[in-house]
Amino acid sequence: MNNTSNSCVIIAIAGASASGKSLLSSTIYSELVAEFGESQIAVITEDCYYRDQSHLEMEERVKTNYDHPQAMDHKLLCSHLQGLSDGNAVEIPTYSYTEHTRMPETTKLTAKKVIILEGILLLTDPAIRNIIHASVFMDTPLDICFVRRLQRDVAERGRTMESVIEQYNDTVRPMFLQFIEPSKQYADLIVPRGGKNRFAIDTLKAKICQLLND
Ligand SMILES: Nc1ncnc2c1ncn2[C@@H]1O[C@H](COP(=O)(O)OP(=O)(O)O)[C@@H](O)[C@H]1O
Ligand SMILES: Nc1ccn([C@@H]2O[C@H](COP(=O)(O)O)[C@@H](O)[C@H]2O)c(=O)n1
Repeated sequence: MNNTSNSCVIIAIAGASASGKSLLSSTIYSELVAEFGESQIAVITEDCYYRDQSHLEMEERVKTNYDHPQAMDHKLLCSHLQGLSDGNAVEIPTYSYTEHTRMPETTKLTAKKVIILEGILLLTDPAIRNIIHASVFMDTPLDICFVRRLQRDVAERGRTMESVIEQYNDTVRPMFLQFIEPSKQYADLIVPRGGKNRFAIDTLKAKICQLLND
């Protein structure tokens, strides 16, 4: 973990799909934004860094294993994190879960004091582990994650119940066991009971403030 410069503090929140990463990230963001101001804190989602597949037919895109580390463009993510740490603005890609690829538009993000990074595969990558200042693993039971994912993907990501179950059995669960769960060993904090865990929220807020003052 990087302990040399804390002009920009990066916290990574990893864990299974639908384990509560987004909820924890947005809660910390909304509770700290009053203190730091909107210009100094942001959430970055690893999902924005799924590889561009616009050159592939839809038939091919749906076959991609989206839970394997190779599905992610971590090289671009690391270069953006480095750019932000150096005080530069970056263009965050826009990802579509229905098109299974990047969209043409990007979102400009200026340098921040605090970046909350959230995503399933963050802690599997030594390059990311080297850039971040603290890491969290959401230790939510897989059956709870599955039920939440099923509800969310049907309601928000344009999926059928059958497709969610098939993808879960084919790739989501096996890749969790092969890559994501083993990356828990790299977490500084393991969070039970999901994104509403008040002790974890308060601990992370305090840690962010401490790292900024180091
Ligand atoms: N503690 C919780 N209680 C009830 N629902 C939750 C809880 N945490 C998350 N959810 C719901 O579960 C779904 C997945 O949560 P989310 O934070 O988006 O997970 P992730 O970012 O890890 O994929 C969302 O619809 C969210 O509202
Ligand atoms: N085209 C895609 C891209 C990703 N996924 C799934 O998203 C999950 C990660 O996002 P969370 O918000 O749930 O952490 C991951 O498990 C992929 O399977 C997808 O279904 N389609």
